[in-house]
Amino acid sequence: MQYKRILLKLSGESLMGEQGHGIDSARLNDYAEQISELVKAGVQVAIVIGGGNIFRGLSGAAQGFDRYKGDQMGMLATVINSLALASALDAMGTRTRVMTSIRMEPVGELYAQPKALDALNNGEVVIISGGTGNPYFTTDTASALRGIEVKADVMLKGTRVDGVYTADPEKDPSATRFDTISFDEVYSRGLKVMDLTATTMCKENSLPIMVFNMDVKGNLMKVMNGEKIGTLVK
Ligand SMILES: Nc1ncnc2c1ncn2[C@@H]1O[C@H](COP(=O)(O)OP(=O)(O)OP(=O)(O)O)[C@@H](O)[C@H]1O
Ligand SMILES: O=c1ccn([C@@H]2O[C@H](COP(=O)(O)O)[C@@H](O)[C@H]2O)c(=O)[nH]1
Repeated sequence: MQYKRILLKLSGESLMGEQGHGIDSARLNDYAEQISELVKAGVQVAIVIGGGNIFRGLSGAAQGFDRYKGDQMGMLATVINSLALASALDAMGTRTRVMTSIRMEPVGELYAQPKALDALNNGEVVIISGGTGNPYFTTDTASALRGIEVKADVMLKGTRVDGVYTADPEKDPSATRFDTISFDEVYSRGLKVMDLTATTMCKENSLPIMVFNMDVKGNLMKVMNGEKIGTLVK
């Protein structure tokens, strides 16, 4: 395994699978199986999940919602996804701890870095929900922040495309994929790997990002084994 401790960012949108909304149990179980495999191999896993399958503040604002409240709704959506993932992992016998960036015991315990580190060292999967706890951010930024705080070796962005391309591959079929790319080139080419706040936090704190397709079974283990899938940003 090329990394001992990882921050895994999972896409909320991917959790809807083929359904078009909500949580697809087949996709959820597939993610839980891939994560459990890593835990069995001794990898320490912290996770941040998006909420795009349920609600995004920006889309809400476009429909007339107040942005602040809409963002809070989005953060709550990530808590729902986190509980679903914890439930799937628990059912497989993989121990989890759900932490929340906004106080809401008994749904989860309030996130604090020392508690997360203890749990990781005890072999528990730490799912950090509720984004950063602040509106006007995204779960990519929450992942960067928590990845830095828990001293992860890498941030693995598991998404629905298989890496960083010269242009959005969902819009431009002629786009080509990078195996590796520097943070500076991401900026100079204006690539939308993650939002700029998240990218800048990773650059300034030397946290490399691996972007890969999490929706293909077995890919998480392949990334950990150093197989050449995805794009490493460093
Ligand atoms: N240069 C690029 N290379 C790769 N993907 C790109 C690029 N530009 C835009 N994208 C888009 O970025 C998307 C993935 O990132 P994004 O953070 O938006 O979604 P996500 O991973 O599904 O997260 P969430 O649902 O949690 O917000 C891809 O689906 C892809 O269409
Ligand atoms: O720190 C944060 C993280 C997220 N939000 C809100 O939640 C939704 C869902 O997160 P995604 O990253 O888009 O999956 C996001 O659109 C924001 O509305 C937040 O406010 N603060």
